Amino acid sequence: MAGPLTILHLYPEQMNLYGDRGNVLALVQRARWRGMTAEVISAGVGDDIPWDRVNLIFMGGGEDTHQAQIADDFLRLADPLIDRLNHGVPMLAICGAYQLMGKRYVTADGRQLPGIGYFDVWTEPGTTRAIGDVVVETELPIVPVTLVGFENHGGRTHLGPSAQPLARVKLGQGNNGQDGTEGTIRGHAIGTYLHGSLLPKNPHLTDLLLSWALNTDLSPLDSETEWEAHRMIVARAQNH
Ligand SMILES: NC(=O)CC[C@H](N)C(=O)O
Repeated sequence: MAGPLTILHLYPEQMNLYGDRGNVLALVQRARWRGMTAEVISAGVGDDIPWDRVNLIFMGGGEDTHQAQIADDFLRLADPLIDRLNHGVPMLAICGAYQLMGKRYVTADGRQLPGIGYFDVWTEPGTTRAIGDVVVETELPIVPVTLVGFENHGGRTHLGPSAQPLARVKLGQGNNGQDGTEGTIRGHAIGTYLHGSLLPKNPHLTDLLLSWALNTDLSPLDSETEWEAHRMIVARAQNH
């Protein structure tokens, strides 16, 4: 049997907005429902990380002040983290984490935080916050191609020449409200503005991350409740 699943949850204390921790719960639960062992390693500022045990990495969003608290420590992790990503370990980085996976993030008050530069993206402040339900269509190998979530960010993210968008915006703002892109993907690392929590109502994305982490096809699960939530967000967004 595949597994165990060992998720590294980075900075859960500072980086956990709008239910982001629910992504970790969804990953663990869908692995356990399939009879696998699942473990979560939480790592904060200054902690040692057993990188060779980790097969999936998660980091959630955060307010500017919290991003500033962890940005230097995140740089400390850059080399081993990028090494794992280059070996195909999947990562989901939401909002504030997505911004710090890029080259730089300029906060609302003009402070420049360095990113680890794994994604060829950079983020600068907008004049308003982008807030609301989001519906996008991704080119990831999942059916349906729809992803749903909730965004709340001041930053506007721009894709550099080597960055591939995660998805095209159908409803909402996405990366910058202008070029129609949402998030980015490099290898098995996904950066996205979608909170929500994202994974509980996008079970196809959850299973894609699990299959990458465990390097195996997964047995199907009854996900009717999850799809009901997914469809509800699509309907609500269309009515706005
Ligand atoms: N939701 C978030 O993670 C916010 C990220 C960042 N502080 C911004 O406002 O753009």
